[in-house]
Amino acid sequence: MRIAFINPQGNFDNKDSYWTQHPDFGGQLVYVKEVALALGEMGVKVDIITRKIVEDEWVGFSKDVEIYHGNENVRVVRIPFGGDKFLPKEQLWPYLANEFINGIVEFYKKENTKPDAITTHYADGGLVGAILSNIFDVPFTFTAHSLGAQKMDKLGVNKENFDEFERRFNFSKRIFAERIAMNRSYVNIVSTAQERYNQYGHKYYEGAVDVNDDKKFKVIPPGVNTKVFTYEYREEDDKTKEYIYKYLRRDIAEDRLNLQYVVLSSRFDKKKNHKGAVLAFAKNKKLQEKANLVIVLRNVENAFEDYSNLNVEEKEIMDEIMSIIKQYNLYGKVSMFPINGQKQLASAYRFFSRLRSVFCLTALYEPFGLAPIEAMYAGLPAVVTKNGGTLETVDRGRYGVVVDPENPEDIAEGLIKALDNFDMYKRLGIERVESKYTWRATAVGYLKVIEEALGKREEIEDYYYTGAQEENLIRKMKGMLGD
Ligand SMILES: O=c1ccn([C@@H]2O[C@H](COP(=O)(O)OP(=O)(O)O[C@H]3O[C@H](CO)[C@@H](O)[C@H](O)[C@H]3O)[C@@H](O)[C@H]2O)c(=O)[nH]1
Ligand SMILES: O=P(O)(O)OC[C@H]1O[C@](O)(CO)[C@@H](O)[C@@H]1O
Repeated sequence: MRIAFINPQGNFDNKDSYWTQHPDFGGQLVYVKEVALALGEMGVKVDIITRKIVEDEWVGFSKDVEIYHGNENVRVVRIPFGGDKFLPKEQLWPYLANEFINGIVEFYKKENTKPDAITTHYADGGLVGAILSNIFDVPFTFTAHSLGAQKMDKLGVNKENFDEFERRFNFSKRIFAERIAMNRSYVNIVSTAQERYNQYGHKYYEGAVDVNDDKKFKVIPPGVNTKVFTYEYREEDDKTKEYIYKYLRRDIAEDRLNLQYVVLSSRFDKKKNHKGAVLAFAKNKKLQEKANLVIVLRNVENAFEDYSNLNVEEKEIMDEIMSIIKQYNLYGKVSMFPINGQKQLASAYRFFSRLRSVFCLTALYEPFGLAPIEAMYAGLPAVVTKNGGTLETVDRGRYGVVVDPENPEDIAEGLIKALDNFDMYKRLGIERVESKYTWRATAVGYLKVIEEALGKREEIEDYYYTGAQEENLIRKMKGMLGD
């Protein structure tokens, strides 16, 4: 069997290049990679179909076809569209329904084959899959990773500022694509039941999907690469220890060096709400007596001196963090430094675990959150947002601490609880991941759904991507927005 994974944001290569540095790096890439490789190991042929990028700044994404990570069953297939240069995901829309799809069809025509089934990723992949599924007459599944509606809500999109957000994020195209994808898919693959009912249940998706329809949803939890994110000692740990101490000695007051730590390591994205965690730390003296704060960054050597190489959004986040540090005089209690790749990240988690530290994610909304389960398995108790799939990953507080990301006092209390009960939460976190989150189980879940779909292929109507539908949607969305 051959399965195509449609992932238009192109940043797959054999060396996991630019992980954490690439602007569109994130959990989706990790997810697609791990599921594809696990399926490959099970003997399934997988084509990860993505964008070809030919640019000096991002070398490694320009070969047409590449065997992926030595797994002969898994190929990365790169289709050129939208020019040569890297484009952020928000700007891919004009090229999907034509250049990208035509390129995919041509690719398979040349090979005189076609995939037996398609899995699609994110709104852009979902839209492409809906059309391709008609062309190839094969079923497709949709995995949203993150839906636009919750991002719009948390960024505070309203009637007044809609156009401004639209220019930057193209939200109407994203919601439109999501509606098409969730409606036409054989099944929508969600990471938690919370995602099904709360995230797909948003008013922007009304009429596109019925969250009570069991046939349309399958909960398949993602996993943790336990070889990388293990709590057990790895040979790179000694080097990491030296590496981290270099920064801690630079930033943390000497008499505080061996305190516990609160570790933030999410992408620098506003919705991850680093600010909430920093403010909680700043306002709570008891917390400051117990622990220091560590913020993992991408590409910034010493943020206290210079962070001019961050992009505009990241700079805004850092400006806010710096102003809190200044206002509450947190110097000597906060350290910020770069981590390169998952191996070093995992090793850093183990380092902080030895200092009885905790991981903290106060995202305003987290669709699922791979980072907390990875940190849990590497030995850090997790303090996570109550908004989103994280509530389910820690089973409402049984395997980690749940906090309200918009309430600094609640965050601080949650952190203190986790720091004070380090041994218990560490043990429970590891147990939880071992019993529930492995990529092999995720891949088995995908295969089961796909085999079932192949047995029940039904005709779906033709679908035409028209400007008129889109204008209609914008009108409808504006009607639903608050003031
Ligand atoms: O220095 C770093 C920092 C992070 N990561 C990795 O980056 C990923 C981050 O993933 P996640 O925590 O899931 O967040 P997002 O990047 O926002 O991913 C999106 O897609 C994921 C997969 O569906 C969902 O879990 C998220 O909720 C969704 O927002 C993790 O695997 C981390 O290991 C690194 O490799 N190195
Ligand atoms: O913040 P958004 O737009 O919901 O997007 C989340 C997505 O962003 C990425 O992190 C990178 O673009 C993806 O991995 C992930 O699915």
